[in-house]
Amino acid sequence: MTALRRCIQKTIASGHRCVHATVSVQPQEQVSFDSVATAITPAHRQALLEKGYTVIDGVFNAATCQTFRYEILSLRDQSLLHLNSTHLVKGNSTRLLPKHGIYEAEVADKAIQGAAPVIAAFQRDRTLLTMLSLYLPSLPLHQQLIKVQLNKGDGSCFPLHYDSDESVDSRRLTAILYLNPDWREGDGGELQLYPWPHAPVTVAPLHNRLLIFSTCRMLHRVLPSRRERLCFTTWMSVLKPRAAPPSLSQIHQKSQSGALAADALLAEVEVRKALAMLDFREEWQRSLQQSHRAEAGSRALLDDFEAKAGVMQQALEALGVRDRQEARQRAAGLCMGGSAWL
Ligand SMILES: O=C(O)CCC(=O)C(=O)O
Ligand SMILES: [Fe+2]
Repeated sequence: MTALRRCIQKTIASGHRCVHATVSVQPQEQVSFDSVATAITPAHRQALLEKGYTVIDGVFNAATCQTFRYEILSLRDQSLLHLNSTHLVKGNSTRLLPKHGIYEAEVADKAIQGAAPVIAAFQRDRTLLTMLSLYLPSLPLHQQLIKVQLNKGDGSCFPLHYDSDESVDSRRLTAILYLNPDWREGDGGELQLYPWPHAPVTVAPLHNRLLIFSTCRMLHRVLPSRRERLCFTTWMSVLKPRAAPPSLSQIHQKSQSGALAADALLAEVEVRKALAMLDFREEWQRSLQQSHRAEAGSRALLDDFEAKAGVMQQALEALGVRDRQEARQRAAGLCMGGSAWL
């Protein structure tokens, strides 16, 4: 058994921070991922289960953060970053609509691995994956892929979105490391989380801050940034995904064959997502306009969003969910035991 695993098991058993895996202080800091093992604690596990997200500050040493930043900037200098696009799927065709000022690269790509070797090494490193799997046994994480990102800071942002959907792929946790030593209040570029039924939460993109959240169930956006902003996202996947939660039409069928109690309805992931979409409808529309210029097809995105919101509204009405404020309050009082998020 490796020292790390022994240490992790001790940590889990005692419910305390793991002190054994801390790296000894060296005269000169070197690039290292060891500190990840001690950064995640039972409190972070609890936050992920109860709120769907957690924030961990000071994850890496200064030399490692500096190297991560240097690699992203050198990818930009070598023109290896490309514009991020929203995928607008209509029937069998997909239209790519670029977000202005958001550049990225997938570390799955061999050319990117060669140009960003330390970020590529972190993609191969299994410490974060192992720690999270041990803390969340119902989520045996198996694989991770990294996307690096540079936001130019000319108002560039992301609209409200979920990173994925349980019926689409096996990604379940999103971990974003921010690398912005000069970020100040007023620079914008905060990540806004919408942990419906609870109020939105704003997370500043502070240097060496790791934000982890539920890939399929946490609604989020990036607020317009007025300063160049760097980060990279690690998406962690399970090997054998559980069945995706029932769709709104499946829930409707179930409710036809016997009335579903209000609490059972509000425990359904798709009902919660539909309510969140309608509660943040105007904010969502505005965010689509801010992130995509008119010439890049923002109208098509708005039309698509409005059509979906209309369908959601009808579906909720068919299920008898009409008073959204009451639904939100009721949902906030439900004890979901972690199943709301993971
Ligand atoms: O830049 C960020 O903070 C998050 C970006 C994001 O939401 C995404 O890449 O899906
Ligand atoms: Fe995202």
